[in-house]
Amino acid sequence: MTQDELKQAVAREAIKYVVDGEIVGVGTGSTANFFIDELAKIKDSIKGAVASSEATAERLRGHGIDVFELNQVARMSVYIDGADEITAQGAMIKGGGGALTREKIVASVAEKFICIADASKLVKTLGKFPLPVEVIPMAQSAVARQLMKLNLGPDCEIELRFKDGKPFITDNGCIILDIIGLKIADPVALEAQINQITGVVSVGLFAKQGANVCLLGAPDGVKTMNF
Ligand SMILES: O=C(CO)[C@H](O)[C@H](O)COP(=O)(O)O
Repeated sequence: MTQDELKQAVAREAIKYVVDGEIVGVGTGSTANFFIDELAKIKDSIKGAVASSEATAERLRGHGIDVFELNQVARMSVYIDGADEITAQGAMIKGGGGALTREKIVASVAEKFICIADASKLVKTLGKFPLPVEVIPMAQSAVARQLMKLNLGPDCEIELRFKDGKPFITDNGCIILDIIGLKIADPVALEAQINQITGVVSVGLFAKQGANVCLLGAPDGVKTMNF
């Protein structure tokens, strides 16, 4: 099976978690896109969706699914999204697509975070994938200096994210600093430390509030991990 077929398999499985008549929170990325395509098949049984990025909102609307502003929504049963890395305890690195802040906000309103991922995303220790930090542009250097002071390890480097030769700008008008070369021993503690730096909007560590369920796609089938 290809990686895309594994992503499609978990996306199909995730439909079981969607509650009839409700609004579903939808993540960002290639796995989330497969989920949106599956959601389109049952669009008449849901009220609509809240999107975690402009790209997701556009794909949902393209399928004729109603997109609600989060401010219009008081509760959501589920938020369904991919991850860049996930541990056997449900802690994740997210934000490879740069949507970490909106993902965290929408996930915080949902009762359950259902992570959908192919088996390559399951890791013992988070940090091989660069950890994204969304930052207010004027604070780029100040935040980078504060991150370096955290002594994150001898191999740690901080890089401004670029796209098409220009600094990547998020849907919130901010920049991303990627922390490379981490081995994250205590994800909850690191998430709290980075959140406290002035100028940081959010960090792509989802540890204090990690996944509740992970649907992990492997060639021998989809495994369900409950946390
Ligand atoms: O956090 C994300 C986007 O900001 C994605 O969920 C994460 O990057 C995984 O993406 P993909 O499903 O394409 O592997």
